Amino acid sequence: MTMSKSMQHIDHKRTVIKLGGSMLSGLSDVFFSKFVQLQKEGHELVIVHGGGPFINSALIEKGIKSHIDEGIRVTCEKSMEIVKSVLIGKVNTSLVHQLNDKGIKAIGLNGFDGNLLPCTVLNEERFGFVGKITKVNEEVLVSLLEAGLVPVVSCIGSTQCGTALNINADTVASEIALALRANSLILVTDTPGIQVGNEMQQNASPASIEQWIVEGEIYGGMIPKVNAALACLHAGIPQVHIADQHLNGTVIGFEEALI
Ligand SMILES: Nc1ncnc2c1ncn2[C@@H]1O[C@H](COP(=O)(O)OP(=O)(O)O)[C@@H](O)[C@H]1O
Ligand SMILES: CC(=O)N[C@@H](CCC(=O)OP(=O)(O)O)C(=O)O
Repeated sequence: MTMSKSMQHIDHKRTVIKLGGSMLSGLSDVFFSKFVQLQKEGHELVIVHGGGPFINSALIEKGIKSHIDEGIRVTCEKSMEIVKSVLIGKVNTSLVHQLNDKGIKAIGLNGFDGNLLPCTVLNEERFGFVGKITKVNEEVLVSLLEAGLVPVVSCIGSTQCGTALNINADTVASEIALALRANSLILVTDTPGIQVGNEMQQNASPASIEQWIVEGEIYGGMIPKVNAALACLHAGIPQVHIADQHLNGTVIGFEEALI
């Protein structure tokens, strides 16, 4: 991964990897070996995970209806309990186990741990129990990285009085990448990047992404990803990758960072 001139003063190689629920049930050895390769190249890695499809199944099983509004799940109080137990109790523990099993020293966290993700309510009327991150308290992640551990973060935030809130995992990943001044963000999903017409795109600029959204080429779950990517790029992270678990995909950046 190349580093843009504006980031060359940063003396660490930090990468945030977001694993989407769409690919989590099929994590393969290829992913773990790519992960270890990045560690050997000196990258400090933080994982953020989603779990949308697992939440969908658990809600259906309990007979609770839910819907997604512009990539954000409208989350009632009952759904929030399920989101919390699925993400923290099932997806996070399973992922941490799989990483540890491959010899990668992983530790599970959510937004309550070390007050990592303090939140306010995004828009109660429209989205219910959905959080807007007020600040990432990244010191807890830095301490774990310095101890040689891989933090694995569930996308659950906490209000000041301790109410759990649901947050889109792409948003959490971009906020953490920004707080850690990461060199790159990799959003791993079930498709090798952004497809436009019949073609997968190797590179994309912010302007082309905005155009593809308007044209309807980018829709649904890809919207929070490209929004997360644009927020990172505009705040100085040189490149964001949207990739499959082989880490093949689209590199999004301003043109000078892609050269
Ligand atoms: N232009 C696009 N290129 C590729 N995938 C797209 C595009 N627009 C929308 N998508 C959809 O976005 C999905 C990935 O988002 P999502 O299912 O939310 O994944 P995750 O659970 O990994 O966050 C793809 O499987 C695809 O259906
Ligand atoms: C508020 C909100 O939308 N939260 C998401 C959190 C999980 C997630 O983002 O999972 P993926 O990465 O698999 O999409 C949800 O409830 O589905």
